[in-house]
Amino acid sequence: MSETASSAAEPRIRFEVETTIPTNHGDFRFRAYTDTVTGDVHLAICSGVPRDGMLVRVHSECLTGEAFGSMKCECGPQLDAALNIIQAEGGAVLYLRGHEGRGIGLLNKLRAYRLQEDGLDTVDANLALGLPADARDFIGAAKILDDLGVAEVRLLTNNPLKSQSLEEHGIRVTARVPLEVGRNVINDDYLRVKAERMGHLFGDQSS
Ligand SMILES: Nc1nc2c(ncn2[C@@H]2O[C@H](COP(=O)(O)OP(=O)(O)OP(=O)(O)O)[C@@H](O)[C@H]2O)c(=O)[nH]1
Ligand SMILES: [Zn+2]
Repeated sequence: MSETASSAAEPRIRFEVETTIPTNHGDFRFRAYTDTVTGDVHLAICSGVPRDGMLVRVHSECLTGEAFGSMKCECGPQLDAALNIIQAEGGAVLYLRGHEGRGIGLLNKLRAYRLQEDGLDTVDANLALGLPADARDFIGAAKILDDLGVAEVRLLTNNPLKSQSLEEHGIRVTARVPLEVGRNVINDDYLRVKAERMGHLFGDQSS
């Protein structure tokens, strides 16, 4: 695990600083990394000593869901639940900036929300903007795990493609642990579309 900021031949992520932050979910070590390609600052929010087999949540930034309690998605409740579980069990939340709106950014996500007001679903709204339904990559997350000395994880997600993407970048995902929280009357349809069009697994499909 890097212990000092380094400027050696630039790898994809650069460790910057580590500090403890007490939160409503308990104390965590926050480790900050700069993505040297995008400039985004990602966080590894760690409880306990990182180790192979630990529980990991790879979480995409969602300002509307996490800071403002938007009911259009379930990101806020998922982040809260992940922090609680990882505080209890040990592990890490990798909080990926630059993943806002599945990688299209805040402004385009709000444009997509505007189109959703006219009846487009979460996939078609992105496509109507000329953008991919999902523009994220998970190489930064894999490189942060490398830095933590972790090659094998149990992943908290409902999205099997996230496990697949980590595996493609050299991280072994030994189990997918469902994270089904935050369903409400407003996002029920949105979650159905994620299951039908984006491969997310909920409820009975989950096992
Ligand atoms: N473009 C777009 N992005 C959205 C929308 N709703 C949520 N998001 C973004 O989606 C990202 C989270 O992705 P999700 O598809 O909800 O879930 P996931 O990360 O693939 O899978 P889980 O690990 O199960 O949470 C966050 O960055 C949100 O800002 C939407 O309607 N349109
Ligand atoms: Zn969200």
